[in-house]
Amino acid sequence: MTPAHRILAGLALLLAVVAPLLPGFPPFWVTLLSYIGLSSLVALGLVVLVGVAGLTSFGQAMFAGFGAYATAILTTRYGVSPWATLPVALAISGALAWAIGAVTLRLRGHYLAIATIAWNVSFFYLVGNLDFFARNDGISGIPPIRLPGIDFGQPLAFYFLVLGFVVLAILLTRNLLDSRTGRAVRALRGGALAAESFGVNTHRARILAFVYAALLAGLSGWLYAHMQRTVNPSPFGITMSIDYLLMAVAGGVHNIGGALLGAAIVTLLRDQLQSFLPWLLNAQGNFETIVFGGLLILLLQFSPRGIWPHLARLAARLLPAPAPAPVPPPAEAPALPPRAQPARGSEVLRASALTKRFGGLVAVDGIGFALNAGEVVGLIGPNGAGKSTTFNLLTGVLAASGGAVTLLGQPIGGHSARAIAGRGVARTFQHVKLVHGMTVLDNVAIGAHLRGHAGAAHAALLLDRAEEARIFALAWQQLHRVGLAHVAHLVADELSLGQQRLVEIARALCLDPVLLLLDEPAAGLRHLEKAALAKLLDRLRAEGMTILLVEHDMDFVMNLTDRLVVMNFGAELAQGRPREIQANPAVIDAYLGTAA
Ligand SMILES: Nc1ncnc2c1ncn2[C@@H]1O[C@H](COP(=O)(O)OP(=O)(O)OP(=O)(O)O)[C@@H](O)[C@H]1O
Repeated sequence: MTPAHRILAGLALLLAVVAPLLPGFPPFWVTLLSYIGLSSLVALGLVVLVGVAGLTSFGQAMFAGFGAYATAILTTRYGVSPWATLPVALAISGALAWAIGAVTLRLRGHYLAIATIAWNVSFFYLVGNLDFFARNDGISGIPPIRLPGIDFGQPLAFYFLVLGFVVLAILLTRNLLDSRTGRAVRALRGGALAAESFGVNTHRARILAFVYAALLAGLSGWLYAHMQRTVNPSPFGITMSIDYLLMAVAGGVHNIGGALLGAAIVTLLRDQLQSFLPWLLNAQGNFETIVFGGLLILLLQFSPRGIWPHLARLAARLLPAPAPAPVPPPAEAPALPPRAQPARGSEVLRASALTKRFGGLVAVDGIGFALNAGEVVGLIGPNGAGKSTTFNLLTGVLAASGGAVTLLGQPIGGHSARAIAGRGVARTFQHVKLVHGMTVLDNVAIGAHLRGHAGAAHAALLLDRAEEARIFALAWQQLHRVGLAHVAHLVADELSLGQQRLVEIARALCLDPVLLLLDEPAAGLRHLEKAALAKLLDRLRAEGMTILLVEHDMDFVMNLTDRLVVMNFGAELAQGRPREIQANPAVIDAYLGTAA
């Protein structure tokens, strides 16, 4: 959180607490503020789901409905106290979200969005047509929430109850996002391939974001039922789900502050437009919906990240610039336990008769080689020779059509990318895959995912701080190692391509790998950057690291590697020391004649 964000948040909280207590503050506005709070809870969930995890849901009103109907039925038919229904309402929202997520979240992009619409529409007609849910008449007579001496049936008391839950939800969301689990969810935006390659269970991360958003929506529904004292299907239909999404997008779905701002703007604007437009047009109708549609289109055109970033920028301009973040010493927390490294010269990896067919095309054709600890081996060959495919076979991204791979003597063929990462194989990517909008330090810390254990509940309650300190000490250490500690707090997108490639190496080193696979690490680098990279890889080799790299820059490869494996049309063309390869007529004919 930048100082500008912090000051904006502080001012907003002060206003939210003081304004309703001012003499003459209209009671209707207190109710309006409660509505803003209720919508904020749902929009906060959308920050995690849409803004952070990149999953679009048009089903949040349904999850609010789960919470609302759960408490409505339990309190009116079974006489359960409202406070006792809260955990039940949350459990029902969470469990149903988990079940729905398990079958729906394998879909991607617009298919996922359509599926959430289908769920919400089904729910709407289900509660509207079943006697159990009192059809469209709804369930009334829901009791107010009470505590000894406080009747939350009173609008002002209810508002402060909602405000308390919103503040709690903000803190929980912040803790969650600022944790190992939060980084795993954020890693989804860098692509599932990169996340899985560092041990993130991407399906579980998606479900977690989905369930968390549903829990906040369920909480909002529970509060709503006790505010209205009656529930019926209309506030839980698809129109309301679209409204929630509109709030989050309008405010800024990438920021917690944006969700709150969006909820406030849309709720207030709707209220004002509902009275102003019929007066202006001298006719009755839902004209505000048309205005909202137009505003959303304009917003998506001119400010797709919402209003919040503009507000934060304005606040930053009005405030003194913060001092640059200090660079702490690399190891201020106890180190994470290191992985046992193989003895120098011992075999780390062996690929035998490795084959990959894509339909009729044999992309990798029975290739075989071994890598020994402390060696830097280059995998070279013309474009389309099958180098990246070989990388993907070694790292479990693709399943081989034939052949075997062993790591430290154990077969890893058929293992998932996650499992292979767990055994100590770390990689970088031909096309850099860092998480946009995330700092360099956070990006690097994703590499340590498998070295931590804290889950979502630990993170939300801040019980993960000791482990987090160790993970960040490690991330700092690796950034120092690649010479990038001075840019640790910059957003990764701001770095040059050469620096981004080094960040990927630092992230890979966080895994404490036994084998490092680098896919075209020198591509797009300037001369000095290449020299720095060569120096770094040299140093890693001296420390005993085993490295396999794919690279087209022959000067770089020939000066750095101990051995080379040359591929052509998927098959092995030659293997040997750089000098032997440079003198090999077949290699000169097929590749070096053009590449050198
Ligand atoms: N997923 C895929 N489906 C079908 N064909 C593929 C797939 N991935 C790679 N190929 C094909 O396999 C062959 C080898 O591709 P690969 O990317 O492994 O080559 P490369 O040696 O890494 O090339 P470059 O140096 O250009 O990156 C190419 O003909 C490519 O078109």
